[in-house]
Amino acid sequence: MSQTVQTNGCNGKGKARQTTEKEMFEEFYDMEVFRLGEFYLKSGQMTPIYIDLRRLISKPKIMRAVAQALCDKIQNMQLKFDYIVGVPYAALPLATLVADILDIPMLMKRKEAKSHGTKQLIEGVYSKGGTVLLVEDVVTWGDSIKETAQAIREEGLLVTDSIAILDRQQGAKAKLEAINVNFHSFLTMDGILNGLIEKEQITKERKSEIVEHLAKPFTPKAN
Ligand SMILES: O=P(O)(O)OC[C@H]1O[C@H](OP(=O)(O)OP(=O)(O)O)[C@H](O)[C@@H]1O
Repeated sequence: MSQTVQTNGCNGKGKARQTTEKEMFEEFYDMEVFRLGEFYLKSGQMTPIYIDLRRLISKPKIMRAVAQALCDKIQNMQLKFDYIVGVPYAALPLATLVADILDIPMLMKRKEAKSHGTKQLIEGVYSKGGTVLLVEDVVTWGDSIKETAQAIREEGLLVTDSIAILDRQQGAKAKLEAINVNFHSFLTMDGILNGLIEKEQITKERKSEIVEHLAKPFTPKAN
């Protein structure tokens, strides 16, 4: 049932030049997406760098270019899937654009089922046995993707791949592979920190300190 996405440049309008990691970094840098300081993640972990990708919703053209870049990567990897699901909630606008560009149906997974209406946790029209591609904005521990994949699998759907704009490189890839979900990302924390060195926002020594901090053992708080 699953189809390989086969479009010409993903947008059906001819093969356009694909956005590079450096170009995306530059756009995000100009948008002040990279915040240095003391921030706390969903897990409760303190981080000296916060990647504020929520700012993308204020820049529709850039959001669209980011979605296109993910589509190009999806096409280059020849991923096979029947539905797209954004990991709630921040990734929903991005997933919607990806679904639109690829012309693939979208499903929506709620964080909590409603007690009224259809009471469904997964919204949209689907056939059991179909394959879902998960779309995420930023991934830290991978718990949000894992939770979403599990809920989708409980509905009789399959999840083989997930894709995010950014991997904070804190162990999500291995964690997701352990539950048979391949994980792909466009940007990595390493690439961002190198970009911030080039911009003279941090030194090489500060990069090492940040990497060391993020690699420290940490037990995420229970959801
Ligand atoms: O890999 P993880 O450790 O799970 O962390 C990443 C998740 O954290 C953020 O969402 P958040 O939980 O803040 O919720 P929101 O999307 O509803 O804002 C982000 O948008 C990811 O979904």
